[in-house]
Amino acid sequence: MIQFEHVSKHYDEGYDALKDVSFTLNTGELAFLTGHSGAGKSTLLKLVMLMEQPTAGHVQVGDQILGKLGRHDIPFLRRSIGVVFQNHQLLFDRSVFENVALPLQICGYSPADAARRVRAALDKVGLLNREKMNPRALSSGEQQRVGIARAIVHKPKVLLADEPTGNLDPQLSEEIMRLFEQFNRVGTTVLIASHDLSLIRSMRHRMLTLKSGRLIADG
Ligand SMILES: Nc1ncnc2c1ncn2[C@@H]1O[C@H](COP(=O)(O)OP(=O)(O)OP(=O)(O)O)[C@@H](O)[C@H]1O
Repeated sequence: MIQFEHVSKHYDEGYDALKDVSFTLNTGELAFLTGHSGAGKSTLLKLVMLMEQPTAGHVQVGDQILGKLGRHDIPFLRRSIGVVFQNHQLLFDRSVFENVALPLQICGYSPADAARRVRAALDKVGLLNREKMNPRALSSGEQQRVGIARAIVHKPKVLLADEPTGNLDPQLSEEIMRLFEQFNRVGTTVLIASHDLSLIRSMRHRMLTLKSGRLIADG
């Protein structure tokens, strides 16, 4: 569950990136977050990951009110969240397998347990036969799927994506969005920032629309 209660975010440089935003995304729900460039989509996702702090209001993820978390609680929060970025941020000096294994190494999984989970994640995104390859040798759609495998390998309760289809053609974009739907079907709460309106309208999910930092539509 993700809950925003009267959340505002003012950057020191003078921008009000979010203004009095309130909504609840229930456990197991999938929603798209849309709006023009600069509307505040990335800022909203950063508040959920605690990469930024709100200037006013409260953000809650599961039963955690983020403003009340101590420094030591933050790694635990981050482990319950998976994040997919537009430019997937893969490491090109490591194999596909090693890229997906990274979050598990950070969490201290044993190599055998990590290997089992990495293969399960690669299987879910249809890339099991690519594990030894360097991600540079993959197509951009495949690279994005490696990024998704890395985001879900630790079975997060919440999956966030920031313009995950930004560089992809319409067919690959739809395939990526269908993958998110699959994770949602097994109970993951999913929030996807995208300005690909024609694609997200066709998918008929809840749509949160930001305009200049305000939530102007929810439905
Ligand atoms: N670290 C920052 N410091 C100062 N201003 C920022 C910072 N990050 C974002 N902003 C400003 O906050 C506003 C919202 O930006 P944000 O990146 O959240 O929008 P967005 O909807 O994700 O845009 P895009 O679709 O272009 O990525 C913009 O005016 C932006 O310039």
